[in-house]
Amino acid sequence: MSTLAVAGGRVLLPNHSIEQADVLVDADAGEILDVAPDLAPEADETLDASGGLVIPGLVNAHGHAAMTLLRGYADDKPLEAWLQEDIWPAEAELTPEDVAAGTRLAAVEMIRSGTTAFADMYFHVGEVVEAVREAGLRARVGHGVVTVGKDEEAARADFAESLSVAEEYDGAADGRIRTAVMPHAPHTVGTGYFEEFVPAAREAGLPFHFHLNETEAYLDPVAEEAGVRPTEYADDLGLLAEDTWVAHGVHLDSGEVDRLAESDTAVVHCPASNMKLASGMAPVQAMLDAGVPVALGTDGAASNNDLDLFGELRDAAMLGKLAADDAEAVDADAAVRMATEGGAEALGFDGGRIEAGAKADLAVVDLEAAHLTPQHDLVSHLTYAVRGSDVRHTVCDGAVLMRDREVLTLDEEAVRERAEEAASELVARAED
Ligand SMILES: N[C@@H](CCSC[C@H]1O[C@@H](n2cnc3c(=O)[nH]cnc32)[C@H](O)[C@@H]1O)C(=O)O
Ligand SMILES: [Zn+2]
Repeated sequence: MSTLAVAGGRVLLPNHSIEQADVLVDADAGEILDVAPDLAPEADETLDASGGLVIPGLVNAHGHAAMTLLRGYADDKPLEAWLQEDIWPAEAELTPEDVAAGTRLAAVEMIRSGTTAFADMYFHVGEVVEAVREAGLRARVGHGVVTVGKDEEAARADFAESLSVAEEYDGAADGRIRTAVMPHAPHTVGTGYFEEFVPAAREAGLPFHFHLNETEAYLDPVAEEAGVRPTEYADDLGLLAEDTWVAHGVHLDSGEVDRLAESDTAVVHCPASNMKLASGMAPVQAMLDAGVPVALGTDGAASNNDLDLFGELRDAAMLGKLAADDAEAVDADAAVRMATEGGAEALGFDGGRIEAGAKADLAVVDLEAAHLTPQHDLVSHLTYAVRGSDVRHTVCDGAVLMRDREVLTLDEEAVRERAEEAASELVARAED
C-alpha cells in the first residue's frame, strides 16, 4: 500500500466543524484512512496543506463539459433562442475530436478550481470517457437524447445509443466512471420513446438524468400532451427515483417539490446558468425544507461562462435569498453541503466528506490571501469569498491531480492550444 498525507492544515469535517489535522490516504485504494494530528511521518508522499483548508473535492452535478468550446460564442439570449439559433447549429458540426478537446479543457478548469467529480450529458461519450480517464477525475457520464425534429429511426437510434453507452462504460477508469441514461428533457423526447426505453434502462439498473422545468416554456408542451406538470409526467413514466438526478427545477409548484422529495430524486441547482439565461429562480430553500436532495452545477460553459463551482456556491446563496425574499435562506452551510455531500449523493459516489472510509477526493484551499482575511468563519469563506484560483492541490481517488497549482495529469498548455484550434474551426464550419 502506498500512502499520501495531506498535512499541516486545517480540515473541514462532515459536521462542518474545522480541526487542525492531517489526512492520511491509501493512494492505491483511493480511500481516506485517517484524519488526525501528526500523520505525515507515516506517509510515503506528503502534500503541504499549511495555511490551508482541506475540503472534500467539489461535485459539479450538471453540465456539458465540451461546451467549453462554445464559451462566449453566444451570450445575452434566452434559452430557446440561444439553443435553436446558436448552440444546436454549432453542435451539429461537433466531431469526436472536438468533444475530446473540449472535455480536456473542462477537466483542466475543474481540477484547477477544486472539482473532483462531475456529471456530463453530451455527445461522443467514448471521447468523454477517455478524457476523464486521463484527467484522473470521477464522473457520471451519458449520451443526451433529443427526439423532437428527428424521424423515427434517428430518434430511436439516439435513445438506443444512450442505453448502450451507459452499459458499455459503466465502471470504466477503475470505477471512477459511472453512467446514466440521459433524455434531454420531458418535452424534447416523445412519450412513445420514453415508454419504449425507460423499462429497458430500469431493467439494466441504469439511473436517469435530465433537465426538468428549467424555463416556463418547458412546461407547456407537457401540459398540452399529457395534461399534467412535467414532474408528474416524469413520475408516471418511471423516471423519478432515488438514483435519478435532474437539472434546474426552476419552475416547480409545491406538488412537484413534494413528489421530488417523496421519490428522493435529487435536483441540481444551476444558479449562474439560470440567471444568465433569465430562466428564473429555483425554490431552493423550499426544496431543502421539503427534504429534496439538492446539489450544485455549472451547466455548460456557454451559459455560465466558467466551470469554477465556487461561483455557484456564492450564486446559490445569493439567489436563494432573493428567491425566498429572506436573507436567512440558503445559508453558507447549506451551500457547502450542496457542493460536496449533496453532489456526491446525487451522483451516487461515496465521497463529499473528509472522514476515514470515504473516497479520497479532496482539495486544499489556500487561505493566505487578502480576500480571505480575517478568518472568522471558514464555511462562510468557502461560500462567499473563496475562488477556484485559491485551490492549491487537488486529489481524486487518492491520486494527486494538481500540486501547487500545477496540473499533473494533463499538459495544460497543449490542452488550451488544442481547444483554441478546435473551437475556431468548429465555429467556422457552423457559420459556413
Ligand atoms: N443527442 C442529442 C444531444 C443532446 S446533448 C445535451 C444538449 O443539452 C444542451 N444544453 C446545454 N445547456 C442546456 C440547458 O441549460 N438547458 C437545456 N439544454 C441545454 C446542449 O447544448 C446539448 O445539445 C442531439 O442529437 O441533439
Ligand atoms: Zn444543461
